[in-house]
Amino acid sequence: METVRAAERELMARLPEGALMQRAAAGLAVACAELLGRVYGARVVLLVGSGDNGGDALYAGARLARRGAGVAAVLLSPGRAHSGGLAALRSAGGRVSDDAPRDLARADLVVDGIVGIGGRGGLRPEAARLARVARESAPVVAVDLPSGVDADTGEVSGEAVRADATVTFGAYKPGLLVDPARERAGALRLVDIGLTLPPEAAMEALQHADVARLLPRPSAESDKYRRGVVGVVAGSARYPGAAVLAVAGALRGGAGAVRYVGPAADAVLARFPETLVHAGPPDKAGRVQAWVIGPGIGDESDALEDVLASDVPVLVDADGLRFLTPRRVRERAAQTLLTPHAGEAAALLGCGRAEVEAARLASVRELARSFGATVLLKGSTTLVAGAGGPVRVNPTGTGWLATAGSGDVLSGVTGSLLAAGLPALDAGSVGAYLHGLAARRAAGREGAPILASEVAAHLDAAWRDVTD
Ligand SMILES: NC(=O)C1=CN([C@@H]2O[C@H](COP(=O)(O)OP(=O)(O)OC[C@H]3O[C@@H](n4cnc5c(N)ncnc54)[C@H](O)[C@@H]3O)[C@@H](O)[C@H]2O)[C@@H](O)CC1
Ligand SMILES: Nc1ncnc2c1ncn2[C@@H]1O[C@H](COP(=O)(O)OP(=O)(O)O)[C@@H](O)[C@H]1O
Ligand SMILES: [K+]
Repeated sequence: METVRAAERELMARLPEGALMQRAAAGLAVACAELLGRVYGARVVLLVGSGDNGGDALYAGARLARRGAGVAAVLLSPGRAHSGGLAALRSAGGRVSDDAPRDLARADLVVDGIVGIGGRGGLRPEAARLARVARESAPVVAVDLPSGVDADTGEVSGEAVRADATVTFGAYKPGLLVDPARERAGALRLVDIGLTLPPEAAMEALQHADVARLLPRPSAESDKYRRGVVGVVAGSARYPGAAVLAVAGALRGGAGAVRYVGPAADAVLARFPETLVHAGPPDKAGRVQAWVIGPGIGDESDALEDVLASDVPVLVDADGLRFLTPRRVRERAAQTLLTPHAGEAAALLGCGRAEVEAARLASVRELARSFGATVLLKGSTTLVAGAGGPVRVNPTGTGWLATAGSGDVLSGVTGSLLAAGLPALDAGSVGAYLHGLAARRAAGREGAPILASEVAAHLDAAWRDVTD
């Protein structure tokens, strides 16, 4: 966020006063007009705070009023509203509301200009009350950010606006990408106001073209060993299904072969005869280029030590995470990738699950730092953090993935990418990307419940979507 603020300062210094706000307001007005369908005769209420965020709302309101909308501004701090914006609204035929509940009740659209990147903490009580009334009255468009969310972290302390759409300026802010704040933002729209941001941002999201570049492709000289062999230590007498699902993911992750090690070999082979299986400990299983360990293994901690002692990248998931210590992971020379969900991350950090969910970005960074590893934090917003540099946020997830066993598929596909030679940060973010796309494919356009095995079965379609 400091990057965005600095870029804004730099640009503002070069432009006539107010030029950036005019660009922001113009983009905002266009988005509002699209949401309204018909501007002439529509009733728009602006919730206006005391900063420039309110200024954006007022200037956009003026543009809508000029096109025939009835625009009323509810001023949260009447003496401190943006004076230029207020004058523009008035001269365009807009007015200041003297009865907010009445105007809100009749609104076709509410514009949330209470607070933007200058906000601190959740909404103050009066703003919170108005936001609740607005929510019940009409669709809400947030200016830059849903008011009350933390722009830098995606955290929400106290109340925040729940928007149907957010029009943001210059760059996506972490608060628009990371839950719990993301969930408040609705559909996102980015308005270009001419900012030039430095290449190194605090967060980044891969797109199809990035993933296509990173995906392993067989070359003329490839054979199954050169494409990478991924070893999978998963499943137990109690949870044989976890082995099947992790192998299903691994078979479609781009490695040349999958070697399964564990007590569920019969179940795995019955489903996937392509798998190489081994009944002994991992260190006797033959050469692999990466290990996946953890899904459904129960208390099998000897295998974990075997795998950690290897000199190849290791992905640790689920039960495997229970026996890890930062020190043991730091001792490794090869890369380690941890893939906890919020509950597992909380156990590793020694805090509660709710604390991780409320502060995903801080949690994933802290885990990566303390374990000296790459960490993929699963859940409503999947984040991948390395030792330093930007945190990657996965843009393809879907709530339909919240189904038993889908994490096992993710660890398989991601381990396969590690074996194919991707660095841990890329393997984690590409794995999550394909996994999310596969789930969307499986769920269909309208969305419907999916099975974890169907996510695995759609990985090839996701792969083609990305590379086509
Ligand atoms: N800086 C720039 O270059 C640009 C900024 N723009 C807009 O300006 C915004 C930032 O403006 P400001 O820096 O003036 O700050 P904001 O308008 O985001 O917020 C500051 C004001 O909100 C109040 N406030 C803070 N926390 C609050 C809370 N929890 N509840 C209620 N009120 C609270 C403060 O008292 C302060 O007056 C951006 O989000 C964007 O909308 C755009 O016009 C584009 C250009
Ligand atoms: N609300 C959600 N929105 C998007 N993805 C989710 C959500 N909840 C869970 N997921 C994803 O579903 C998968 C579940 O993995 P995990 O928690 O390990 O479950 P399991 O152990 O049953 O496989 C992860 O990829 C996670 O990111
Ligand atoms: K806002």
